[in-house]
Amino acid sequence: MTITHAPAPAPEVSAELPTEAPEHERVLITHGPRSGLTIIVAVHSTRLGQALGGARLWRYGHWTDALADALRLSQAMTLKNAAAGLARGGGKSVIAIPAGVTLDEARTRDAMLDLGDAVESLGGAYMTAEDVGTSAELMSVVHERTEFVCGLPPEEGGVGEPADATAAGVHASIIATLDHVYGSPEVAGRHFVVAGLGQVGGRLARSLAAAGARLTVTDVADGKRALADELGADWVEPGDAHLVEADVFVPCGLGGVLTPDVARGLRVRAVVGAANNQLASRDVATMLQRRGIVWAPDFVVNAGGVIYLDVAGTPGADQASLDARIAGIGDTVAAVLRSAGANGSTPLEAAELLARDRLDAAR
Ligand SMILES: NC(=O)c1ccc[n+]([C@@H]2O[C@H](COP(=O)([O-])OP(=O)(O)OC[C@H]3O[C@@H](n4cnc5c(N)ncnc54)[C@H](O)[C@@H]3O)[C@@H](O)[C@H]2O)c1
Repeated sequence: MTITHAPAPAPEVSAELPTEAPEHERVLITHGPRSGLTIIVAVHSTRLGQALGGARLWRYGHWTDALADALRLSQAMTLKNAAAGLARGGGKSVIAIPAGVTLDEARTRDAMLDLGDAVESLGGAYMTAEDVGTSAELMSVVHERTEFVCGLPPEEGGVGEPADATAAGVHASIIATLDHVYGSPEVAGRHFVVAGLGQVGGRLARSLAAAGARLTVTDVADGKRALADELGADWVEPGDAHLVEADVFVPCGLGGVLTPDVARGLRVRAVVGAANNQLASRDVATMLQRRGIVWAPDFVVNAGGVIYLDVAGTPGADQASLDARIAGIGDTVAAVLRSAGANGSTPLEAAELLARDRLDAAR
């Protein structure tokens, strides 16, 4: 499809938008009638099945930043769902909170109703769920307007939030990466820098600490120092986290964290984290490889959440098969790193190849 957007004076547009999005099947940009907020639903691919991806409620300088985010994130969901072996396509929705606006409860609810209408208008091409800025409770508001939503609260018959599964998948990926790098999967005694102690990062910091890891942690929210104290972890300021000498850097905040500067400054053997779209640009994957730093591709590592939403929502699903699927993320990471090593490619290229093979097989 082609996105047509009028040229605007440069200072007003801060995101680099493609003039065409030929790979996206559908992109809906709408002005929520109740909330007055810009809502974008990007369906990248339904080749493997209904597109599945969360709804992000986030602050953007300009609505085109939100559009660029939705285009990138939905594309990554296609790769993530394919690499995870799900019969799901890739999509994402983004609700843009303009600079200087704070949403109260009523307007947040309106935004979710608007999102529900937008999702419903796509007739089932896309299923939404919680993501950064949204929650199981907010998904139950979306559910007032559409059936195409998952991750509803358990008391409403839903499967709840997927952060436990995501954190478990990242933990499995860390073990696989340690084995690849050091020839031993042992977490105990290894030093991890966890950047971002939210839903996933907080759980992961706990599971790593329980496994005997040494932790240095950070968050832009100072209140997270309490968790650092509880776990006996060292605290570092967010801007210095990548400079800590350690075994593994674990980005669990927002995307774009691996800039060329960060890649040059890292003093670890591996990067394995939950954050989506960690690479600020593709060439960072090559920079990391040249520095001998193993990057486990984010869209493989953090697939626990979608696997959970897909598998737990299927009638008859049991915990054992779900656990096996989550643990399988570690096997996929190991296979991707092996294949990258054997072919001299970056782990990014190896993971994309795995996903593309599955997409091609579905043609
Ligand atoms: N929740 C899931 O199941 C899930 C699934 C797949 C991917 N992810 C991705 O993992 C990341 C974390 O998700 P979450 O659900 O834990 O989100 P969250 O909002 O609960 O937590 C993010 C945390 O990171 C902190 N943070 C933001 N920028 C930071 C920075 N520059 N340095 C340090 N800390 C920073 C925030 O203050 C917050 O505490 C996101 O990129 C998300 O898209 C989450």
